[in-house]
Amino acid sequence: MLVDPPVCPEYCSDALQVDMVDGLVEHGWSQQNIFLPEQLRLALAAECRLLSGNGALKLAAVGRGAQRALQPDIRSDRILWLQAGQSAACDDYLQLMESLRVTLNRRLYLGLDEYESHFAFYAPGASYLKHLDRFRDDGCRTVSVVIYLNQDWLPEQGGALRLHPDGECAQDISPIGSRMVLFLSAEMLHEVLPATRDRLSLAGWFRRRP
Ligand SMILES: O=C(O)CCC(=O)C(=O)O
Ligand SMILES: [Fe+2]
Repeated sequence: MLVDPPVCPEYCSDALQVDMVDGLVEHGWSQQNIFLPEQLRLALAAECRLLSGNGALKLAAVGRGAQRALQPDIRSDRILWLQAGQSAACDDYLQLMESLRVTLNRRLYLGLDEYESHFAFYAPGASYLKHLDRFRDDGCRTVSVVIYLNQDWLPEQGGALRLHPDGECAQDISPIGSRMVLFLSAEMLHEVLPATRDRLSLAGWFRRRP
């Protein structure tokens, strides 16, 4: 028996889906401002803060394999990888991402097989210098997703995600709560600028199997 995809959330309206995939195809990125339901944003933000307070978030490393290292001058966020079943909120979020995976495959034939994601907490002043998300020795990461959990973010508080689309002007995207940004992991150079307050998010990657 075929299992139905999870209940379609608001973003699944046809017009929004077309907008999302058009942006990804034409510019290598797209954003949706009201992606997470507010209740879910609040629950995930509370969980991220609790994990941060408990010391469960760890300084993120850069690179892979033998090159993997802590380099806070390059990247200074603290993260925790999500596990299915860790909380009801995380499971709801993972279900939402599963329906997004199905949508992207249906519309773009991307062959995305799986999703990995972590909470990220950038303390004031923390940043992540310009990088690509796809590792040189691992072509599996295909579409990057960032969802912001912040309450009442103001542009003057900094913390923008700065995208560098090839041949186009850089784009600064404020980490406003509920906003989702998608971009192509292998192509889109991007960076996280420092903020004057805590910056909470969920970062994730749709992957193809090797
Ligand atoms: O938080 C963001 O806006 C982007 C994070 C990022 O680039 C990453 O975790 O690889
Ligand atoms: Fe990144």
